[in-house]
Amino acid sequence: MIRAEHLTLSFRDGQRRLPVLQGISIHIKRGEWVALTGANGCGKSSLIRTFNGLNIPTGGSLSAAGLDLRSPANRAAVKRHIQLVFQNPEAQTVGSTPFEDVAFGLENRGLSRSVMLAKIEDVLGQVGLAHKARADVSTLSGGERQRLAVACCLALDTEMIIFDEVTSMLDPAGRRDILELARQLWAQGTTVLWVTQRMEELAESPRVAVMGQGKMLYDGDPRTLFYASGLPDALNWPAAPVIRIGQLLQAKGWPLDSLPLTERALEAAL
Ligand SMILES: Nc1ncnc2c1ncn2[C@@H]1O[C@H](COP(=O)(O)OP(=O)(O)OP(=O)(O)O)[C@@H](O)[C@H]1O
Repeated sequence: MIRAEHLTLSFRDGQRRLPVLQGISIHIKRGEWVALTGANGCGKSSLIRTFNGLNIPTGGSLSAAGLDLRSPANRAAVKRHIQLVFQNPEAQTVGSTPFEDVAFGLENRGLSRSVMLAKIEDVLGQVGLAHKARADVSTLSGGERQRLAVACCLALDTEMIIFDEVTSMLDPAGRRDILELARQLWAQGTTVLWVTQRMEELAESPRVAVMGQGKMLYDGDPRTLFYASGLPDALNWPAAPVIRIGQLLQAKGWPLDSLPLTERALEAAL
């Protein structure tokens, strides 16, 4: 779905060029769930915007959804296949109601009115917003707006959704809702890139990519990352409670492959 090789990106900063991505290589297969993390300003947003055709790479190669993104036409075309959902999706909302918002994306598809109505009803139902189809979008909560953004992706049959720190401003129930929705879509075949700073979300992801200062520092499974790589300490990450307990078990000699990453795994282990 994504194949980046030695990808570089720089922005103009007065007379100088600011290097933001410095030789990123990553392959994401169709149907994968990958979590992406890294300190503020390390280049995560720049990378995902490049995947979505919004930034023009300055070097290396990048193909997304089978399209070579060095071509301007492909950078426009890729948005149909890969969509972003933001922390604050206000900027993404164009309609005054959820119904209108989803309809807007479908307008140029040449669908008959009845097919379009059925599609809108279906995708709003999938994200739990059927009852708010005609509500004023300004009355939706942050979590509901994110789910509306996901409904718009579903209406367009998006193959990959990149969630950009969507849980960072939500309460625990809202976090659980959007995470569950993303997991459901993943189970149905959508490729997911989940950008987050939350340790528990990294620990529960099958694959974790860690960026630092425009480079990829780690790309692999979370158990090795948290218990064997030494990177979390080097980056001064606060350990999630489950990982802290796992580290105590590790010190007592528990083998790496039995150390817990989730609360459920910890309960089972104890
Ligand atoms: N359009 C732009 N023009 C100039 N500099 C930019 C632009 N976009 C990003 N930058 C710079 O690129 C660097 C990486 O920013 P980016 O937003 O990609 O990081 P990030 O890891 O997503 O950060 P955060 O977690 O705070 O969102 C920063 O120094 C930022 O100021």
